[in-house]
Amino acid sequence: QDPEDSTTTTAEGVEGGDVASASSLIGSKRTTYVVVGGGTAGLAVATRLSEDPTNIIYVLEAGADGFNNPNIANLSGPSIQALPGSSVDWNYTSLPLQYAAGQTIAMTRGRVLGGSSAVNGALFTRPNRIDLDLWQTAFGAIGWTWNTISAAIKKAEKFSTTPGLPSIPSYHGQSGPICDTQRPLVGEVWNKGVIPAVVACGGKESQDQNGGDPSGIWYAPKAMFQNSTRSYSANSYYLPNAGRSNLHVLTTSTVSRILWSSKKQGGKVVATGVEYINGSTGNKVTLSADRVVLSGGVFGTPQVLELSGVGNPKIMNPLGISTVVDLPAVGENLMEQPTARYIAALAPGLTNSGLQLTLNFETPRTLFTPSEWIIARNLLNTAPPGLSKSAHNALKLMFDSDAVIIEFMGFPNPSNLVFLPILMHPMSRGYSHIVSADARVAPAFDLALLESPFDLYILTKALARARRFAAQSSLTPFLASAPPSADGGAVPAGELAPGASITTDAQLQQFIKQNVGVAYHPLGTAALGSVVDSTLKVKGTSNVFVVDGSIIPIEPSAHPSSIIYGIGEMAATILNSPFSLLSADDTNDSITADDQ
Ligand SMILES: Cc1cc2nc3c(=O)[nH]c(=O)nc-3n(C[C@H](O)[C@H](O)[C@H](O)COP(=O)(O)OP(=O)(O)OC[C@H]3O[C@@H](n4cnc5c(N)ncnc54)[C@H](O)[C@@H]3O)c2cc1C
Repeated sequence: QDPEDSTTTTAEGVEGGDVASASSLIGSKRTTYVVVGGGTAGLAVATRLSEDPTNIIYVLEAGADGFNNPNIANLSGPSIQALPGSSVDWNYTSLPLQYAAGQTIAMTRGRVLGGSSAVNGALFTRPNRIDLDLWQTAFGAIGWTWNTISAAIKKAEKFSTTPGLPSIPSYHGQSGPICDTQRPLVGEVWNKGVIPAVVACGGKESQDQNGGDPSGIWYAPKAMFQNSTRSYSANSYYLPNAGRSNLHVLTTSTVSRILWSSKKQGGKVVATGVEYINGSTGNKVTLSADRVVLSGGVFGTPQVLELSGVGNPKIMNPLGISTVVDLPAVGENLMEQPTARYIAALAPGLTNSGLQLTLNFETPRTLFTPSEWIIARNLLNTAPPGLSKSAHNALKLMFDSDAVIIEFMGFPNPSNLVFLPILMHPMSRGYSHIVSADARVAPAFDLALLESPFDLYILTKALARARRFAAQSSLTPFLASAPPSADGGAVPAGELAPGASITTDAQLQQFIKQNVGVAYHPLGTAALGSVVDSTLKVKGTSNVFVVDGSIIPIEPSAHPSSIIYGIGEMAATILNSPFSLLSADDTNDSITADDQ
């Protein structure tokens, strides 16, 4: 399906009759879209747009289709672990972490049809209600609220209940493309060991975490079919609709820049299409379009913007890229949820299925003692560099409303029990920027993990709490050797990490800095309010949009793929709406100092 290799050929005329007619229809009722990146949101928005036969959609994906890769379909632990570092991973590496012992992080991102939804852990969760309401109230994203985004997630979701496990079906979508379900209970470590331990420590059981309050412990669903294979954007949005004559997906096609008209429209630059590199030949090909939709993900989207002259002149100009739109917020506001790790050996003979796990979300009031709460709240007052005033205010509002702040992911690996504390709303902010005008050179990114003392403090308290879970008597029969006491003070004997020698807060902090991990949830580099307006249009442009996780202005208390599918769904509605809606935000198209 690849267009011809030629530096001058446009896609019109290279794929047969229907495509040949596309150019002649531009300017009439038809709208031609180029979607840059066939990932999680990219295939969702492309497929939805293709429901309207007057739309013609091209998806350009840098990776291959991946449909023959058994490790993508299979969600067992060994298959998931085989994906990072393989040919379907961009194999990004972070800059050294200045506040975490100088280590670097291998940041897996899917380079394959389906993007990161093809390589992720497939958890399908929703955040606090306030997390999404703040998109509108704190970041000015008109129309982006819990109500609208969760309705869009429902449109993406087809949830199946699992006998014997609690769930509230009305919280879920029943007829969307992405199938999700809870894994049937295997063994007794969760219901007789982990859940009672969490409850004994003051936690609670949840009936379903998807109604706007995720607090409590529950068996979270995964995006998978009933046979436990992965349901993701490539096989659930795109494949069933691959036969549509107006939907064209080109793989191994890496977009190198947006092409611009020499004339502006209403003072804004106008994209005429994109240039991409054909992976088989290395040739550059141009493709014209009425609208360009960037869905390259948190690193790919700011990269394409900067390669196209949209971003900070100080970053682009030294690389020989002229400024098209001066928009320094591009690539800033990079957020990632840092993790610590608690590991205890399971009793001999016990193993766990890699598919099942529990998520326990806790709020400041359950995580902290009253005096710890005050310390944490005070630490929240000092903003690290890169944190906008809007984001700072949003973080305080989340904390003060006692919205969940930490997730303990309980999972097997397979002879140990792991509690992974994940900090939901980090204060620290990094960046991702190009270092070359060549699209094949990876951007450089700083995750800035633990730059904020607030982030480190919460993780430290969470790691201590994970240790208390393991010390509870309900877990005694399941762990390698009995903990010495259940009073929360002692180190359980089966503990492998952090280990018996690490007991004080200072030691725990040091351990976290040296062993910090990530949730693989980087977001925010083309955020709503600062890079895109409420219609997802890039500021200063008239027809370039961003539809992926980079628009998310603040880390949600969730695994973000469900929200990103929701963004794809909402984007299709916005893009298909009358022009008046798309121009509604233009009056807010200013770039404020706080946004930068
Ligand atoms: C290891 C791992 C585990 C995770 N676990 C979970 C989980 O359990 N639950 C959950 O909800 N989330 C999880 N996530 C996060 C979630 O998968 C991502 O946040 C989400 O899929 C990102 O969607 P996106 O549309 O923003 O980007 P992506 O899905 O990454 O899509 C971007 C696409 O653009 C393509 N692209 C980039 N640049 C170009 C270019 N120049 N030209 C052409 N194509 C380009 C990429 O190849 C990719 O296909 C995990 C992520 C990882 C990596």
